[in-house]
Amino acid sequence: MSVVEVRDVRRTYPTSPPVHALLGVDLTVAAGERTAILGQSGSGKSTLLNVLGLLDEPTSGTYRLLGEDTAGYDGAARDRLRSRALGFVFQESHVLGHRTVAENVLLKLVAAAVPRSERAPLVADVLHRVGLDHRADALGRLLSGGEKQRLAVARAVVTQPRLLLADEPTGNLDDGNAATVLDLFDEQARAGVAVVVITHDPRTASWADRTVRLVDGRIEPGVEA
Ligand SMILES: Nc1ncnc2c1ncn2[C@@H]1O[C@H](COP(=O)(O)OP(=O)(O)OP(=O)(O)O)[C@@H](O)[C@H]1O
Repeated sequence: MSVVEVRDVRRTYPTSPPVHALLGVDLTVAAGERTAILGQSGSGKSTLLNVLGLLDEPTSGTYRLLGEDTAGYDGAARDRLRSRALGFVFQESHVLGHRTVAENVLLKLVAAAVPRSERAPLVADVLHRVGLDHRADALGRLLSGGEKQRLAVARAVVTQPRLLLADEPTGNLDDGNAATVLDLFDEQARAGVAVVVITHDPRTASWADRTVRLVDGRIEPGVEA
């Protein structure tokens, strides 16, 4: 079973005039696959990522996540599936500056309704994996840019998602920190997580198993590797 199965997905924003941001996208992503989505500004990348992340609904077409057809899911059902199956990493890490590193991760587990007794070991394990165990008690705002992004990855993966979605996760990072973030994504992919990354960053595009290019709301034929 594929993690992601998108069939003929269209998304029109009902503005005046309407904007046809996605014009019939097909995309399948398997467990453990690393996919980079490329495309010029305005080509529909964020719109597609929002659909994949259950943050937005297609105007038409189908989106199956882990075999579940998400059409007709109400907000609560989408929230549950998102919390159970998805992890997000953005260019801006959205770290809570006034909370400690450990609290930043812990709050994700609380939001995902992970039982209290399981939380501390999960926090310790993920902070170790991203190399932030020694910073567990530091306030988020005191972290460097690279540390913040590693914390963002920790928060995204601590709930053990099946699909990891990232929007320009390495755009602001130097080579060393970009490589560290991509190594963490590799670890996820080896564990069977499907990783989908929007990027303009050649380092990240060449890291992926395949690249998909959006042009004016459509996947450009023939460039999938
Ligand atoms: N909420 C919205 N309402 C109306 N139009 C929107 C909305 N969000 C995006 N659009 C339009 O939809 C099209 C696709 O936008 P989208 O943000 O998906 O592109 P993108 O490839 O992610 O661009 P960028 O690389 O600049 O982030 C653009 O024409 C954009 O202006």
